[in-house]
Amino acid sequence: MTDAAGAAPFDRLIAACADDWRAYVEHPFVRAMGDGTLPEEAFRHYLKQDYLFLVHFARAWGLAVYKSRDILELRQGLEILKAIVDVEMGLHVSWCAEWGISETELAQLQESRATMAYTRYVLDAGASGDLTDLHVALAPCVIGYGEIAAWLLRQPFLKREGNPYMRWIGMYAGDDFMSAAAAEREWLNARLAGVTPERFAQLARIFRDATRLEADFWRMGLTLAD
Ligand SMILES: Cc1ncc(C[n+]2csc(CCO)c2C)c(N)n1
Repeated sequence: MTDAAGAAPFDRLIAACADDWRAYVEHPFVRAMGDGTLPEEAFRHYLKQDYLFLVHFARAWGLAVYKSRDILELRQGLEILKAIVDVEMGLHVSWCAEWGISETELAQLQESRATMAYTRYVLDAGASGDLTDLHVALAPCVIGYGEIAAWLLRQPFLKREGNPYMRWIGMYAGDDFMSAAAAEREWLNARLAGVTPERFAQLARIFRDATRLEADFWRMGLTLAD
């Protein structure tokens, strides 16, 4: 789906904050996973905070259920919420275990300020807006990670052999995440088609804010910030 200018509405959201989007997708944390130089301590810090992120991310899909206006929206939100709670959280816990992080440790984590800022921003965008505001706030997460994995796979500096982060990259480049990202893109393109310039500007602000907060999340991992 394209607009008069020939670009799909979601691509216009990215174009409206191209520098911030690039800073997120091509972040030094991402590059260091790609060439295998990311310190394991940084990745562990990221994994721990990402567990807390996922808890709030699940709440955001619960909010999407609440904000639904018809049974289709309700079902969409519920399915994603169930997938996160029943599948992804479990995967994340076993991923953490492989990196030496126990469930007890996860249960006692202190939330970093970057995690708090990002997750509460998304929840507030959804609480004070409608379902479209919420989806736009979630888009850098849902769509961004697939873009990041795909970008890494194209880079000449990517270290494929003996890179401890290769599985992480492969997971997000895999069919499950890629098709979830594609479905989200489609949903957003349909929702954004034909919105007024004022409404588009509002949504572009939310998208930019969330993108910047994703980049801060990477930085938090790199600097071990609490
Ligand atoms: C900070 C942070 N941002 C994005 C993701 C990626 N992510 C989390 S859940 C999900 C799928 C949604 O259905 C995706 C792509 C992450 N793990 N951590």
